[in-house]
Amino acid sequence: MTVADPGAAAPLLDVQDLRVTFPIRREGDMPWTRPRLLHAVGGVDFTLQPGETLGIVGESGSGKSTLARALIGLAPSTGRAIWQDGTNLIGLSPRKMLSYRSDIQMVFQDPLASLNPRMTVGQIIAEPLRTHHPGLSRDEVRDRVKQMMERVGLLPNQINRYPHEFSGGQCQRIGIARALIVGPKLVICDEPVSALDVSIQAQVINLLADLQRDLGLALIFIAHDLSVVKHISDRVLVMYLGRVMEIARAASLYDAPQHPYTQALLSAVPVPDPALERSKTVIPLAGDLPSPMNPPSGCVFRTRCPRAQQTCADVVPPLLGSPDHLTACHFPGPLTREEIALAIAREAQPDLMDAPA
Ligand SMILES: Nc1ncnc2c1ncn2[C@@H]1O[C@H](COP(=O)(O)OP(=O)(O)OP(=O)(O)O)[C@@H](O)[C@H]1O
Repeated sequence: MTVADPGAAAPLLDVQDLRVTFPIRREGDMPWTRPRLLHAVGGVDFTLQPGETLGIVGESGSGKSTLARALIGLAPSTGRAIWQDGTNLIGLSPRKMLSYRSDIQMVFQDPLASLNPRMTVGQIIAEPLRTHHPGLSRDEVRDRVKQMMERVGLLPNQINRYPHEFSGGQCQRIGIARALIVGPKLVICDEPVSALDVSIQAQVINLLADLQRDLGLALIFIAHDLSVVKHISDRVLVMYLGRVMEIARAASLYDAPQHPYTQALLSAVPVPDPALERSKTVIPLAGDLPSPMNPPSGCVFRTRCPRAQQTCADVVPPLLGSPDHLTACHFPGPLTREEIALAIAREAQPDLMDAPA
């Protein structure tokens, strides 16, 4: 099912049943041994409107980065990711994909590692411009690079410096300038602030929010934790083991999370008021993330869910609800006190975790 934004015009991107499976070979496997399959993304659906910000959150290993990489042709995927012009981006040849790369740009997690240390800041920011607009003169390129440096809060007179001369936050600004210089319609930010000091994170998020508003960009903003995407997102998609657990307007998701997994993630978000922080109950996620090579049957979250029942093992829950708030759970709604107590007890005593097989 397609998760559509209500009342919206044609989407910029319409993702349907996107799957990424990696063949895994073990040491000692014979050439004829069939590889095991790792289901990194197991059938994801969502839409993105022009100018919209979609936050994607989930624990490490839930498939967020792989999903992002699939959208730009860097992961072997199946399904559909229909761009505004009707083209399915999945399965495009690298040459055809290149023509969409000025519309879809990425900002990566580790700012310094994603910048070529042997190139000056000017060369780094200019590189995509030279690829996509080879006809521009040297002076035009230089002018555009300087304007973009200014726009992202860098000093244009630092154009000839090298990445190592900049702080982490400044390097991320360089990465953002490089992504924006070709005038994309969508920027996918893969954990753009998780490698930065907390004090710098808000500055980079605010910069992205300003640019998003001023340039009418759509953003996909990937993060581990719900607090990071709270203020920047119009809607938030919660992923677990390669599947969408819940997707909703940000206010609806934060005020009334329906999926037990989202409730657990939200309960771990620190509250600014120290008294409230001390008195709040964290719903633990007992046990480890199951292997994506052998995901649980039915609902993939059921092995850690305090509400799991036999149906959860038997049937994959579809995304249902109102267009503003969809949840993939057979029994959505706030966890009861007893269920939270069960989650806490299971964390203390993992043998209690005998969820339906
Ligand atoms: N190239 C690859 N080959 C094999 N497995 C991979 C590959 N890339 C990712 N995976 C696996 O796919 C699953 C999803 O990984 P992914 O990095 O997308 O998750 P994530 O939610 O982005 O995690 P993190 O927040 O740690 O980046 C993991 O089990 C990971 O080990």
